[in-house]
Amino acid sequence: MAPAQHLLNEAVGGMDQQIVPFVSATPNLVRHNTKWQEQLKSEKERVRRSLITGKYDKTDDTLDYDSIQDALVTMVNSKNCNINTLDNYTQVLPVASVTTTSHSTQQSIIVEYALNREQRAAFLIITNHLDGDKERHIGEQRNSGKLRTIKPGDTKLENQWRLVEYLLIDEMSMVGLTLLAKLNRILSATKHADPQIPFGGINVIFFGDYLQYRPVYDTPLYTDFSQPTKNKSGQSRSEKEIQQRAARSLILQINCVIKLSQQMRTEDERYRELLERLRQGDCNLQDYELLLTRVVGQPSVSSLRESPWNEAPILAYRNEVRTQLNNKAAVHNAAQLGHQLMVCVAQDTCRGKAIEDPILMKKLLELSDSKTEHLPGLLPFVPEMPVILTQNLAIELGLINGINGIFRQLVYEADSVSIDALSNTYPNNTQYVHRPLYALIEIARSKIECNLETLQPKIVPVPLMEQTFRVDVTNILPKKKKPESNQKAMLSIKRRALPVVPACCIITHKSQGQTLSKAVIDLKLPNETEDIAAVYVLLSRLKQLIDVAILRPFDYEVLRIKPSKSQVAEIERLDKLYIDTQFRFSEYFQ
Ligand SMILES: Nc1ncnc2c1ncn2[C@@H]1O[C@H](COP(=O)(O)OP(=O)(O)OP(=O)(O)O)[C@@H](O)[C@H]1O
Repeated sequence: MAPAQHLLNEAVGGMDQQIVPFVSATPNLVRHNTKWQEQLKSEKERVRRSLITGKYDKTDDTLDYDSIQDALVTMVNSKNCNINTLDNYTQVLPVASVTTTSHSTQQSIIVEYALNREQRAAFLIITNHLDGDKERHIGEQRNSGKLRTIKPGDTKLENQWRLVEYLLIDEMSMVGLTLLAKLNRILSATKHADPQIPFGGINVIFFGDYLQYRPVYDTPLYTDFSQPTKNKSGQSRSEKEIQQRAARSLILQINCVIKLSQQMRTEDERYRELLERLRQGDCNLQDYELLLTRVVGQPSVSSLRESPWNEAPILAYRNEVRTQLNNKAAVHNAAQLGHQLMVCVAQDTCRGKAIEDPILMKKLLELSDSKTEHLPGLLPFVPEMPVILTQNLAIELGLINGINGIFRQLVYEADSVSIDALSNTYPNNTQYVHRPLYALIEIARSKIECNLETLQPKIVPVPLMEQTFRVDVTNILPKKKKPESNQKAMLSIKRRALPVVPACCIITHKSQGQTLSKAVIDLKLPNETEDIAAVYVLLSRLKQLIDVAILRPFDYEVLRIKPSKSQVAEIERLDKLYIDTQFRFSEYFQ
């Protein structure tokens, strides 16, 4: 056996054995890479086929797989998506098209997932709509119309949406009106629909909680334009506001609402009551005292150095803090294990040329990954480090942006390592890997069923990815090259890097939607934070009080932050629609 091959086998041979953390690339490994890609491709096909054939049970009208494999749903997940990235469509699951869901299938799903009364009603409304019970959904305000048939030779985008009839949008609190308006315009155009038909005729199902995080750089869907604005009268509306109002009018057309009022995550009753009061900004002093028992240093959470807290993620409000804490954890853990720290360096180019200017190179590498389309400039690796994927690799296989994993190995070109310090953050003996090839990450929730060649189950090779971002370089230009007045000098940078970031510490926004088994949180809010989400999202990620450690003492006032007037007004409006919905679909609520 070739030495490097031997090393690989030994390294990934058993998770309990001591893992050799880093392997250099050899022709053998490159060959595996090609093999892995083929295997991953066939796994994707397997999942796609199972989605289609497994659910479509109308024998007389069976869909031809090949004719629909081009059909793709574009998921709008507010966490992955900002206004710019909506342009980069992420192709995901093929649409299984409308299936005939028999009564017994519905019932077995209800039982299997132990759906509560409201979940059950929502499930029945949606699945019966899939089966053709559409009349009750078409309210008076809703336009219905026949869509124009899409002819062969249509653009790629039109093909992608051709068979899409339903679009699920999760975390709607983070979706903004500008984004929704843009989505509406795109769907309307790709479906060649009458512009009056919302979303080009696609049925859109929103999920979310308006008391959770609001959109970043956009306006929440609950914004009420009927209130007088601060704009001076007579001032014409901006194009942006016109678009936002149009999107708001789409939201006002929603006429089927289910309120999932039962807290299913929290198992601890006392804690659940606390969270319910927190939603109103109405926690009492007993709630405050209860939470203070979870502050680090109290008998119940004596130290973060000890288990389980030394493995629990820390939730930070700011990206800079998150990155610093992750770097500190990597340096500390490498020292504990007696390893030299390894740091992957992103490959940045500008107009096809590598960046040679050392000042610019340093600036780019130090940019927060929140500004570089989530590809980190410097990525420290320590064996067994928790990580998060920051791009969608293969949605079918569950290899999606935000999924957690454990770093197992780095495969890189042996001659690409230097010890020239690129950052003061890391120790002097740090090895910088300039040409990583892929990281082997263990992803427990991956849907890959086969073992990839030579790899243990659930080990996924994560390759480099490419993204382009813009950066303001005004303040590093020599004086005579600086633009005049307030102009900015922007550069467009293409980056190739591993789409992975350490997850010892994650940003609070990233925790929305997750259930965490343990977490360390900070309730000392950044200045001027008056958003109830900053407290509610964090505390509601855990199943019980004893799963949370609070970094330091905090003010009682943070538990008294009230929902904003517009949040309350929208929730009340939805409550009324929920009453109508219960009336209209009364049989599903029994
Ligand atoms: N009917 C149910 N029976 C048992 N557990 C459930 C049920 N419904 C949800 N759960 C559990 O509750 C937790 C939260 O579920 P889920 O993530 O779907 O909620 P969510 O409404 O999206 O929450 P959030 O918006 O706060 O993130 C999960 O651990 C899930 O398994």
